[in-house]
Amino acid sequence: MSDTVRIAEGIYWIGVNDFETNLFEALWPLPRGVSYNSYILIDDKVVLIDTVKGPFFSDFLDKIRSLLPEGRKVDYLVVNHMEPDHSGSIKVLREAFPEIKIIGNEKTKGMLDAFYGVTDNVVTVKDSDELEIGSKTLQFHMTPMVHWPETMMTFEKTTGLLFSGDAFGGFGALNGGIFDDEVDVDYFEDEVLRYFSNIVGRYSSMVQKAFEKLKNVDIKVVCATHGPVWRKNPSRIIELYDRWSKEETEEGVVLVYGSMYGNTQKMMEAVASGLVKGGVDKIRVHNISTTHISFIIRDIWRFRGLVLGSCTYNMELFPPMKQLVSAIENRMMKNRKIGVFGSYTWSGGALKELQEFASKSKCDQVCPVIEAKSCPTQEDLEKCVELGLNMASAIKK
Ligand SMILES: Cc1cc2nc3c(=O)[nH]c(=O)nc-3n(C[C@H](O)[C@H](O)[C@H](O)COP(=O)(O)O)c2cc1C
Repeated sequence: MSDTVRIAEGIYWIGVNDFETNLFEALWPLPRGVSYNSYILIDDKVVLIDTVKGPFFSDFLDKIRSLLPEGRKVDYLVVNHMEPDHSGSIKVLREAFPEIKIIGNEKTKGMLDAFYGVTDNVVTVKDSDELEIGSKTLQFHMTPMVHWPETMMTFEKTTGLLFSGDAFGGFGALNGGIFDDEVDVDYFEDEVLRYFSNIVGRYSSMVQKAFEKLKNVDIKVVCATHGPVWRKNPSRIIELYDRWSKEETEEGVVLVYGSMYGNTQKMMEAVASGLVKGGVDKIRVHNISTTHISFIIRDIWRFRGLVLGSCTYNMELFPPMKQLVSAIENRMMKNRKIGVFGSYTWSGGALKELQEFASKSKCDQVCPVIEAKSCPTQEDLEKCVELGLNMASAIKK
């Protein structure tokens, strides 16, 4: 979107859409693109909230200039988050507005120096500090590790706008509209969960601490650095974030399998039929070789049941399954029901690793554990159905 969008009197969205980057953080696919949201407040002082990724600076600067009368400068830049998709324009922004003061916290200050060699005109703020900019007042809330150590949020008191940084944000470029009442929120919600589960989820306890801190803040609009601006129903995204960060899961099962020649796949299909017999209709099946793990992690975060099945590869777990297991461990997921099965032809290895993972995890294991030698026998498949049935009753509350 090339336009600026008015959010409230004197407050505008001046973000940009990125349809060019294939992998966010060089890891996460962006089939629907992504937006980098920045905001400008024009009052007695002119304040920017976060910037955009470096390559989009020219468009960003045009937007700022289109809103400011000739000769009017930008007084402040508030840096809620230093990740370069938001801070990448700081150096060039200072060239365009040499007197600009940068507002951040002590940790931001260190990162401004480390990333960009910026040490002058930096103003540090602490929890609950306020800055009057005319008719409006900004209040700063430190929310460390949501999702970096320096992350903070900025609240504008007269309008109730919360500039929340990456929190409540998600993948997906903004296609024509920026507000939750203008876009299909279901379309964006999936991508907010994919963003949350892969990028922020590991820091769920810090998200909960941030909620505790913000509990008396009267949030009327949520303005995140990615995805829609939630003005009609901010509580929808706030409640989802609250649930996700408490790891409250829905009734459903994710089945992930790694199979080179179809034998392990047959076992997965038998587990799925057991689930259906047990009354589960929310089943998400993923072939680990063809689905990017970010989509799998998203579904695992959402649903209560997880079944992993893998063939053995060079004495070990099938390599992409190893990657998934390590990603789950890294996110310290808990409160789920886990089932495992595996296959091998001579030494075995895959199932052993899956069992180790399941017993180390803070999740309840569902039986039976099944290991097939090459092609699963009828007995193996019956046990797989049994696993599906047991999982179906385990996930019911
Ligand atoms: C490249 C390759 C490496 C394998 N390495 C092992 C191994 O180290 N130990 C073992 O018991 N089976 C090994 N297998 C056999 C498979 O794990 C076994 O046949 C399994 O049932 C295949 O399941 P799938 O049909 O789902 O791919 C290997 C198979 C292949 C193709």
